[in-house]
Amino acid sequence: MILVVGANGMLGRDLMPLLGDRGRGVDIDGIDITSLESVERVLTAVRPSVVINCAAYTDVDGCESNQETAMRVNGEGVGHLAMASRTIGARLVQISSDYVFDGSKGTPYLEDDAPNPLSVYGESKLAGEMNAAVNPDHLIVRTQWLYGLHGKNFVETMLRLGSERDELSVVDDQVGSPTWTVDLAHAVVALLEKGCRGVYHAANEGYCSWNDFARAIFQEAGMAVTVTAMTTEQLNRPARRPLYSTLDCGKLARDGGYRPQPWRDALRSYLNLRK
Ligand SMILES: NC(=O)C1=CN([C@@H]2O[C@H](COP(=O)(O)OP(=O)(O)OC[C@H]3O[C@@H](n4cnc5c(N)ncnc54)[C@H](OP(=O)(O)O)[C@@H]3O)[C@@H](O)[C@H]2O)C=CC1
Ligand SMILES: Cc1cn([C@H]2C[C@H](O)[C@@H](COP(=O)(O)OP(=O)(O)O[C@H]3O[C@@H](C)C(=O)[C@@H](O)[C@H]3O)O2)c(=O)[nH]c1=O
Repeated sequence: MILVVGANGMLGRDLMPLLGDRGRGVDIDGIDITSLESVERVLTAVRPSVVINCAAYTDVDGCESNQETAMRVNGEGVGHLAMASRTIGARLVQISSDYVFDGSKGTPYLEDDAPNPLSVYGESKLAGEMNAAVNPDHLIVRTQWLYGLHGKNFVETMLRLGSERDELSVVDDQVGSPTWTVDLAHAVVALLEKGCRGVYHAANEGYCSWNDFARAIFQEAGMAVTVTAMTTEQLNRPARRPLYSTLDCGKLARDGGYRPQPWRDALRSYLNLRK
């Protein structure tokens, strides 16, 4: 049996249906990953063969002012899951982020490129990766720029702001790969089914800037919104973000036999589904 921790989150909600009878979900009302006692209680009661951790503190700017919470949830929490899953002989799957990189590479990041987070969120996710390795039977899946039906995300923010205004300003100097949670969920299942361990990158194919992404959202949604460009420096958000964080997903295709669809096709599918 596969236990999904953070099952009510954006990724968790899209992962659960793919697991069918094999899956069981738990979220903050049933487990608090910041408490080792809570994690041990749930894992020893459920005795899963695989634990997939989708739980996290994902407010990137919020992490800057709540550093302790970020490290407790995204760092120590994963350590608790690693210890408890190792004790019961279960594999741990940890979802991580492109924000562990500093964005200075200029070509797509490989799994063994050196991380160098720029933000508290990125640091806490890197701590989570290191803590996941306390269980030797672990799989770390780094992804990026997620959107899905069941959580706050950039697509929903754009659609909301676009319904209120005729013009929006969006950064054009940060590049990455928008990724649909449904496609990520398929990637995780593919890696699990092939028995893959270690670090993998999983994102929709191709890349763009947030500005390109915003334009594509309005084009595909048939909304007449003008998207103007601004720089990250002008926007001046609390958290620093990598300027280039495209993930090379070749290892996922080779070992997992899964190639996520191009980001624009995924966006179209998502917008059709949410109608
Ligand atoms: N969103 C994105 O763009 C990206 C996300 N990721 C990673 O992917 C994973 C899934 O992200 P996403 O689906 O967006 O996350 P969400 O924020 O949508 O969901 C996270 C879930 O974890 C729960 N949670 C928070 N704290 C705890 C805790 N202490 N114990 C148990 N559960 C807790 C949340 O509950 P509550 O809502 O009540 O706080 C929520 O249900 C995360 O690891 C994230 O870091 C990686 C790259 C991009
Ligand atoms: C809403 C808005 C955002 N932006 C910018 C801010 C930021 O640089 C970029 C994206 O903004 P968001 O706050 O939606 O995204 P952000 O929180 O940076 O998204 C990240 O979340 C975490 C959890 C991850 O792991 C990352 O992979 C990534 O998906 O767009 C604008 O330029 N104009 C706008 O109107």
